[in-house]
Amino acid sequence: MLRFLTAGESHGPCLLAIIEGLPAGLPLNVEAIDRELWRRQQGYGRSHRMKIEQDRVEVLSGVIRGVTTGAPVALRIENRDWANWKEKWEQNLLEPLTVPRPGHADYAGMVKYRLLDARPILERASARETAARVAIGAIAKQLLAQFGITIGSYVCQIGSVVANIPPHSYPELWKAAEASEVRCPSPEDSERMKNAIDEARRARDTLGGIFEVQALNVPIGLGSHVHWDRRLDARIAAAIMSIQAIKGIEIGPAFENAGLPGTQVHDDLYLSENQTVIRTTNRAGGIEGGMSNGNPIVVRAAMKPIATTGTPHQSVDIVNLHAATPIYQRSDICAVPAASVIGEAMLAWVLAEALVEKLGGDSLEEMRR
Ligand SMILES: Cc1cc2nc3c(=O)[nH]c(=O)nc-3n(C[C@H](O)[C@H](O)[C@H](O)COP(=O)(O)O)c2cc1C
Ligand SMILES: C=C(O[C@@H]1CC(C(=O)O)=C[C@@H](OP(=O)(O)O)[C@H]1O)C(=O)O
Repeated sequence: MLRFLTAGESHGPCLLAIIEGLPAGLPLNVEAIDRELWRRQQGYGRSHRMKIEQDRVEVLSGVIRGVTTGAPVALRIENRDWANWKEKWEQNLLEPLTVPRPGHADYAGMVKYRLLDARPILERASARETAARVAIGAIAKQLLAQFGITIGSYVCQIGSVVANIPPHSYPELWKAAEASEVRCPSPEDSERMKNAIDEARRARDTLGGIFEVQALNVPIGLGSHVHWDRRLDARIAAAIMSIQAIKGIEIGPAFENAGLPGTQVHDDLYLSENQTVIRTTNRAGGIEGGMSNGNPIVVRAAMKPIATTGTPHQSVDIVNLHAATPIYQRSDICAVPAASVIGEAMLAWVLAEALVEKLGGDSLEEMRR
């Protein structure tokens, strides 16, 4: 069984992760983990914080001479911003945040944990934590790659700008997305998206959007139809929805399918010349009956606009009980491109978990067998 835990505050010293259940004998490429961390930090519309951080992973255990041993793998990522907060934290110089930001975790967290300061809540609710998840996902990707499974993503929509995705193969679309500052494979739409982000910045507002993640070469039969919590689509949905600000998910074009008759939706099966079963469409998004069906797994996710807006929302001072507006320090305008990289990490994790379950074994060699 594969599992992980993360720890760490957004403005504390570091993020930590422990992965348990990785097979022994997996060669780990640390530079490739750092490359994924770098990808998560890109994207037009992020705040000054991304200029402060330069995420790098330290692998602290479970790997000897570059190869996993089967022991827990511990990871650490430094928060460079800690240097700017250390003294304020240690000498108790931070004013309490008593006015919760609508859309963030502040209000529900303050009430739940009986706090008169939102800081302890925002420190852990923050998507800074996803740096740890992307490092974990990078390791899951390396395990999947041993079995030929690859994962990529791109952004389909930012604010009201909907991209016209060119009819190319996924690897080509992924390559085009890497070259775009908003991770959109259409260069014209990338410019429109950047303009929309600039406009939101000028209006002291924020934007959300939609991204799509795909997994290729997934064998038939990951997940299972037999019980609710073994269904692959359910597990992917939970993992993607666990990303901060993700509020909707579909497998394939599910919401479009809902409005069409069945004859136009379900992917017909054909016998190829060499007697294998093939399909020419993938409207199911690669999953039927809670199991991978051999087609690319296609996951689409909706991200709400960033909660911290330069134009203040109406709120309440929880301590002094009067109408008030939250303090604005800094914030991302749009983080959909980063979220699409985090989506890749979470999809990689769920597929790695399901692959380890299906193949069993304590080492890569046994998994291969
Ligand atoms: C990559 C990324 C960056 C984010 N940056 C910000 C930000 O700068 N300001 C903000 O208010 N919310 C930001 N968010 C969203 C909040 O973390 C999120 O809305 C909050 O934790 C509440 O959780 P919920 O939206 O899932 O309910 C970001 C989310 C992601 C995935
Ligand atoms: C630090 C990251 O994202 C942060 C996520 C975040 C939030 O509220 O979720 C708020 C911002 O942090 P700060 O308040 O320090 O500017 C983002 O920069 C990161 O992605 O590494």
